[in-house]
Amino acid sequence: MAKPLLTVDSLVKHFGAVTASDGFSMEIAEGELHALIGPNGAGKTTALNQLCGELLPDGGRIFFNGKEITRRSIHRRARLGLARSYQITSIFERLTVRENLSLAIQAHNGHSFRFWRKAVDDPVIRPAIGPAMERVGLEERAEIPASHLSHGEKRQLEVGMALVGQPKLLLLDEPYAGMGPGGAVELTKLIRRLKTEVTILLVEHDMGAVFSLADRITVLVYGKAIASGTPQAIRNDPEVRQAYLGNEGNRCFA
Ligand SMILES: Nc1ncnc2c1ncn2[C@@H]1O[C@H](COP(=O)(O)OP(=O)(O)OP(=O)(O)O)[C@@H](O)[C@H]1O
Repeated sequence: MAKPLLTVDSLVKHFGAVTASDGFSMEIAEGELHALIGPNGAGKTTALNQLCGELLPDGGRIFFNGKEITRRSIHRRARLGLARSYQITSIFERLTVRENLSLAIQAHNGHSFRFWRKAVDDPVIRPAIGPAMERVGLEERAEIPASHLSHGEKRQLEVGMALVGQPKLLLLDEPYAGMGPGGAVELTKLIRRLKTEVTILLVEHDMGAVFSLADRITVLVYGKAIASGTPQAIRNDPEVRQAYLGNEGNRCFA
């Protein structure tokens, strides 16, 4: 395996009597698209929240690009190159695609002190907006308010906003949720293109997307990683089929 960009070592997280992370460990290699899958309630979101710093673990450690980040703030993790695209929308509905991306660039650059100048007109920010729109295929939608975008285009915009800081690792939290077939095809094309540029951790229930995109997959069950490997290895792992989905596994992994 290439050098690990992210190492998760025995994370533990309790919510009262519930143990949502129960010694969860995984490694993400630089350059790969790594999918994290598991049944409802397995602890995927809890794991993701600990990786990006929204939740602090009760035990265990996280290393990113050679540094321990277990207790670092969200902001400091972002500065180190860890970006998350949210399942819950983080965009401003009334602002255009251009304006949303310009604000994301402004926030990333720490230029919020220029509040008297519109971000889109800022000479430092303006040159970065075009490439940011192109990166996620929204250049023809530049002047459209976000509220008029399709569900899929909103996802593209969210990903575009997460990418403005040129992250080393992009965390994608269920990007296919609520997506129609047309949008899903476009999103797959976008993620396939992005995976050549940035390491990605994809948390996703859509097994078609996971198995077509992932270089490696980790399977989480009851807060523990029960398997980690190539899609082929995961598909053929009897423990995964049994523990992850029971009989349903045969259908999902067919
Ligand atoms: N803030 C919280 N307070 C109490 N319990 C929580 C909290 N967050 C998660 N849990 C519990 O922790 C367990 C893991 O939840 P989590 O949302 O991480 O799973 P998940 O794999 O992301 O599920 P899904 O696929 O349904 O989104 C569940 O039993 C859940 O009810």
